[in-house]
Amino acid sequence: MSEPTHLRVLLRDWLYAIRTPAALCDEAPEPSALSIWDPIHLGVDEHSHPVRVTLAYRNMLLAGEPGAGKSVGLNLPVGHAALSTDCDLWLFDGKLVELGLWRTCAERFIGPDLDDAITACQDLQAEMDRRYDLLDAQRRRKITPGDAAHGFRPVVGVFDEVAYYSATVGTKTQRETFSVLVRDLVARGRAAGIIVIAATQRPSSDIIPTSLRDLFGYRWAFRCTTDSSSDIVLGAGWATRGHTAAAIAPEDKGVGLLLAEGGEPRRIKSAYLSDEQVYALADRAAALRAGSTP
Ligand SMILES: Nc1ncnc2c1ncn2[C@@H]1O[C@H](COP(=O)(O)OP(=O)(O)OP(=O)(O)O)[C@@H](O)[C@H]1O
Repeated sequence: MSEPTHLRVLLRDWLYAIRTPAALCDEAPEPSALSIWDPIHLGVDEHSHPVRVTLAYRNMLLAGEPGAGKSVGLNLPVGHAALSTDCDLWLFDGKLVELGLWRTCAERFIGPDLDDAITACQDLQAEMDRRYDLLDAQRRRKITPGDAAHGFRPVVGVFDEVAYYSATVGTKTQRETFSVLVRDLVARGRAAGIIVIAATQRPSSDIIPTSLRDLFGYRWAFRCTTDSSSDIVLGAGWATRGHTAAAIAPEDKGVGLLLAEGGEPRRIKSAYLSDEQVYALADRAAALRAGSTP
């Protein structure tokens, strides 16, 4: 899709959500889905420039102290994925209410049961291996947009809050099994079209070990309490170079540092969607996925 066309579609879809139903009836916008291969709007940088990232072949980590704005930030890639009828959405939410708003758009919705989460991760892992076998047989390295027609749809797996499954509930063995599965999905999933988005309010080394953190191409640190917890999200050494999420004021909700592969952390303010807007988007996405628009 060309840039102007893409922008028009993106704007129309997001604007659709923030208009009243009456205005929508008046304007009757042409319904259209997004694509997971298109850039995702996250917010604006310090110069008010839009910040967009492409999730295909990437994973995203969001972390920060409670109330810093992770859930609002998480709704942006989840919303884009939900509106993208060329991908599947697998949602893991121990609290049920964070990602629950998108439940009607999800192929799989996993609640607080750790065994369910493990089973879903195993299913995703099996799907990943199946895709690699097929890619190998076709002498190819990765799935591409054209593969959707052959059943290779990207799968976006979203975990909120990942520490709930990896460090809070269940037995030690179950938690370790879950952690190993998630690590494998993050490490090997990208070329097979498995995209992992994980959020946590516990930016500590036991929840985000360096070897796992380094597998996330996008790391989004919302306000953290210390330089070291900010470094756990972004990578060692960024705080001493002046990039620390501990410097974000507590009242700056939705402000975070975004590290995209190869760059420096950028201070950005996430776009904001109210619950009402999220529900409107989720309804629209569910209808698009069902083949009809509201
Ligand atoms: N981009 C934003 N613009 C304006 N307000 C925001 C923004 N992001 C977050 N907020 C405000 O901050 C509050 C907390 O945000 P959010 O629920 O996303 O935090 P959180 O980090 O997910 O918290 P928790 O870890 O406790 O779930 C929101 O209810 C909202 O009022």
